[in-house]
Amino acid sequence: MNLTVRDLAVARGGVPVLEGLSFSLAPGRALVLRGPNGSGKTTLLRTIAGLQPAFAGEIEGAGERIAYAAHSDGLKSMLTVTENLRFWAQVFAQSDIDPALDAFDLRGLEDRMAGTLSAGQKRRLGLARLMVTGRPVWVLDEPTVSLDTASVARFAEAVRGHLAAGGSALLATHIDLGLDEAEALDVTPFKAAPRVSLEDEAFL
Ligand SMILES: Nc1ncnc2c1ncn2[C@@H]1O[C@H](COP(=O)(O)OP(=O)(O)OP(=O)(O)O)[C@@H](O)[C@H]1O
Repeated sequence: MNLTVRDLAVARGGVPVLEGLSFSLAPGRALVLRGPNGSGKTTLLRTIAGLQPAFAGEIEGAGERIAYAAHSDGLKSMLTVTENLRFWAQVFAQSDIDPALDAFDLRGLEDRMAGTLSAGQKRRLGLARLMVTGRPVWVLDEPTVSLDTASVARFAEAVRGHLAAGGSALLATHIDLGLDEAEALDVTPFKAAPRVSLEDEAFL
């Protein structure tokens, strides 16, 4: 099933930041949102993840099919790495956390409290959570922030594995992950043509 967006408008503080968006994301594919700071990528991803209502338009194939990751949300700082992953696996009725530990190089950190991890390690744990959700559509907001080069490569590999298994991914990132299966969507908001005053025209 595709994730399909039709004529979608998303808003922050009641003001639309992006309008007229339409796309369809098929299993096995990734879509990378490109746009400058403040263009509305986070707002779009939050809307598709169901964290805020759409301002207008339709979203199909989302809801329970989405696993959303942004920053270190959902980390339980007083639980260990293993306990965090087991907790989420239980929430999503999954059991095997080993592939997630391996994919995000969390071996050796299993018994550390999540709250004591470094920024990049926390990010790896947050991303590892995706793998224990069993959900087909990964929605990722700047997933590589705080990650070193090796971790970015591991993350790209995890996304590739997810796509190869029939999953899909929608992500906002400024980094080229080298995903052959990825397409890009430019979400630069429509900018009105600059207004030229009569005084300005005298200088044209
Ligand atoms: N709580 C808020 N109330 C009003 N406007 C907001 C609020 N939060 C964000 N905005 C504005 O909404 C617009 C879209 O923000 P958003 O975070 O979606 O952009 P982004 O493309 O993800 O940016 P970045 O690349 O910097 O992360 C920005 O102009 C931002 O300043």
